[in-house]
Amino acid sequence: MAVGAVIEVDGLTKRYGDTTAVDDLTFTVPGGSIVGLLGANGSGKTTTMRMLLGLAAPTTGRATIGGRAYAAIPEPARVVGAVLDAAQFHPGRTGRDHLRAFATAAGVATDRADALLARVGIADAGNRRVRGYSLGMRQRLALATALLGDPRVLVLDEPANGLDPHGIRWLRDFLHAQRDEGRTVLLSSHVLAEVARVVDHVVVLSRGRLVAQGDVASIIALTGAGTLEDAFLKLTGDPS
Ligand SMILES: Nc1ncnc2c1ncn2[C@@H]1O[C@H](COP(=O)(O)OP(=O)(O)OP(=O)(O)O)[C@@H](O)[C@H]1O
Repeated sequence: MAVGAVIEVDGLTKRYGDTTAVDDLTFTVPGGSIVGLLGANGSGKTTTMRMLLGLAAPTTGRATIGGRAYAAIPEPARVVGAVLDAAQFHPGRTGRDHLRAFATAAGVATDRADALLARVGIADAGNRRVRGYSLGMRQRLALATALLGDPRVLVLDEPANGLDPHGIRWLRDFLHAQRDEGRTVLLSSHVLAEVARVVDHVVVLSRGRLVAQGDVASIIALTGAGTLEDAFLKLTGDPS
């Protein structure tokens, strides 16, 4: 295991028939950092996260958290929390009942539901059914779900999706607080101006392949661009 690395992706490849979704991808996420996984639609971000979380099997290569493949982690909810699809809630359940049900399923304490609802800023909505939640509230509930086992690692696919400007700022402060508490975060996002304010490092994918990695300033310098967005467009071959 690389020194200080909490997440390690090593030669990771995933093929679906003729499609190579992830192509010989190697990167690490240092402990206590926030790393942004960036790429255009279909570049392999979600597939990479799914392999990291044991939801898809690599064709070749390895993805580990704390040196272990997800399936080999004894109590995974206590090690890693994930948000992959914030739309996946039972619509008839209240937010509080959702958290209790997931805590039971994950084998972790159910008594943190109210504290977690407060932590993500939706304490007042705990008794309301999820069908009445906005997309932004669902994102927050998904983040609370990810925190149920008090994990040291968070894997978040598009956590800013559906958040309004207040929500985006809240998410930035939330993520920095998670890092300050020592957690390690891997997130994907298309909101590049926001990514530049949140992350310590970025990993840029194009058609499943790594095209650049490093801190935001070095990625911008590498491309001679003025912003992370310009650098991203250059690196991923935007035709405009
Ligand atoms: N289960 C699957 N079966 C077949 N092809 C798949 C499957 N999952 C992903 N793919 C393909 O793999 C490629 C990468 O998809 P992936 O969802 O990982 O990209 P992404 O970077 O997360 O995209 P987006 O930003 O749109 O969410 C795409 O071409 C996609 O169509």
